[in-house]
Amino acid sequence: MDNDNHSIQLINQRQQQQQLDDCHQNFIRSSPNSNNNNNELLFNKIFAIIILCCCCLLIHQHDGVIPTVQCDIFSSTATIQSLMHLERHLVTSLTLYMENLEERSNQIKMYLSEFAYSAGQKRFAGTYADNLMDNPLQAFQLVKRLTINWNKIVKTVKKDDEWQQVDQLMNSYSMLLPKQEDLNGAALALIRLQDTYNLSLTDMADGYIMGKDSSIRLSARDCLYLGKNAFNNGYYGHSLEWFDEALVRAHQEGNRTASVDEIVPFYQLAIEYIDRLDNELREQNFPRHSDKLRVVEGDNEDYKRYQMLCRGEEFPMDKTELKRRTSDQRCYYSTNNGHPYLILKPLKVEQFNSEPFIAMYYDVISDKEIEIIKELSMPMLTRARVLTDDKDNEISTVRVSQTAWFTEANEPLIGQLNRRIESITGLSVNMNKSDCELVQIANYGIGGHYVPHYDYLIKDKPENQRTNISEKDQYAGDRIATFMFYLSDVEVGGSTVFTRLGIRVNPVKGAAIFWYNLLRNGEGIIDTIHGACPVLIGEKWVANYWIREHGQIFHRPCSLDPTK
Ligand SMILES: O=C(O)CCC(=O)C(=O)O
Ligand SMILES: [Fe+2]
Repeated sequence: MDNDNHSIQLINQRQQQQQLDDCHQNFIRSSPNSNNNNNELLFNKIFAIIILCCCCLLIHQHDGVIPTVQCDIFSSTATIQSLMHLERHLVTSLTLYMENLEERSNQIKMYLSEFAYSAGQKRFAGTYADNLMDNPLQAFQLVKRLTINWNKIVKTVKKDDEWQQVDQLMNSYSMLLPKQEDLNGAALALIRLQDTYNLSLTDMADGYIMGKDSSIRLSARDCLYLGKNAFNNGYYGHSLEWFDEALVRAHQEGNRTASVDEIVPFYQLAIEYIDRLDNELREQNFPRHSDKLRVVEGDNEDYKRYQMLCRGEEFPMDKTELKRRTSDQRCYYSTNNGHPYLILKPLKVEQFNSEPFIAMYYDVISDKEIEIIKELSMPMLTRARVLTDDKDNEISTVRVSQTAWFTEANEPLIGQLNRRIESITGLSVNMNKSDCELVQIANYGIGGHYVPHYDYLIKDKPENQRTNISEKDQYAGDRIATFMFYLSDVEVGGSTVFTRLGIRVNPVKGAAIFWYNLLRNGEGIIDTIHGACPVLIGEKWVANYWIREHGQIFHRPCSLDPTK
């Protein structure tokens, strides 16, 4: 069942990703009067489903995450920051270029007006002008225009240093420049945030996020774009809301950024499309036809609980479960049975759950160490991908963040952290012996998130598919435990949530969360299903250690007891 759930989540993500790739071209580029628009959308959907079916075969197998070389923008606050700096430079360069353009046009204007003042006058036109050829004043003016004035024009028009500067600047940042899919991703992130945190669209467009005024306002044209984008991604309900907001703003702005006339046809088209879809679904007796008007990121129980927990809502739990959970929660100091590293500075532990053991350790990485790690990672961040069975890796909306990978060979600090983790967990994180994967540094950007998933890889597969395991995984074993440093606080959002256990952990800079993914008999613990809530305000940095099974044989001995 959990494997099924997991696949459904991934299938939904792929469906959305595919629609994103196929559909977003249509609505944004085409005019609302285009006859082919609806046909194209339907065609794209059918195409998306075919591709989706192929993807599903691959996805079912494996959900590890591996590093890549492709980069996109909206998934990392670090890149957004660089782009902000770039734009400042661009504005300065463009201002200089514009001044230069003005100078050019002034020189040309001067030439034309001097000509108009003297030789260009009506009364000098035609044969009469020929009679003036021997006029010394006329000759002087003519020669002056074609020497001084013309030379000035040549000098200013040829002098194009300012444009070269703009060109050079943009070329040097070409790797970082956002693409259409980045814009699409950033727009989808707004929808994700709106949905997960129940945000009012008008508040959001006015720059109010969870009651905080960010003093950023969306224009009518921004809202129009968001409406089109929502429509193309199957968020039909959202598209209507955005068009509505665009209309209100167009009125308020006096049609400055987008006119009412421009917006209305899109609005009408969306209403017609939704009505038709609604009727079709009603005829086919879909019990909850209105739900089908929208593509949701995952419509299973875990995703619903994930959203509730992200919003800070409690979900119903039976009394015994609630009692067990409450008695499990405690805070204490630990030296981990007198470990020499911890005797002088015992660990501050907040336990959330005893079985499976899930706990937070406070003050386990310093601000200085965090800065070093961030600085190292910044140039290496690339968009996180999901690994499929044929080792093909894909970008997916399941996981929106950017990652970089390190070993202690890259940086001595990683070695120090490894020793620290060993003293805290009692497990080996020797990367040379594959007791642990490389450290993964992750930076979540606008709406960055990770939907509910298990960290274990092999035990996620049905029994009959567990024979098809890579040599590396056979040697190292599955991910027995996860140790994750929080390298930042997050202003709003970004919690780590355990959807079956009802646990929400807010990131605390300098702390780390630890849990076991496997029982001592080696089976995966389904209660460890967890996700990262979308970042609403601020940024989120984490460092993930996925500790492998086989190297722990003497540190966490096996047991046949199925409850341990
Ligand atoms: O960032 C988080 O809170 C969780 C990340 C996570 O679960 C993962 O990377 O596997
Ligand atoms: Fe995880």
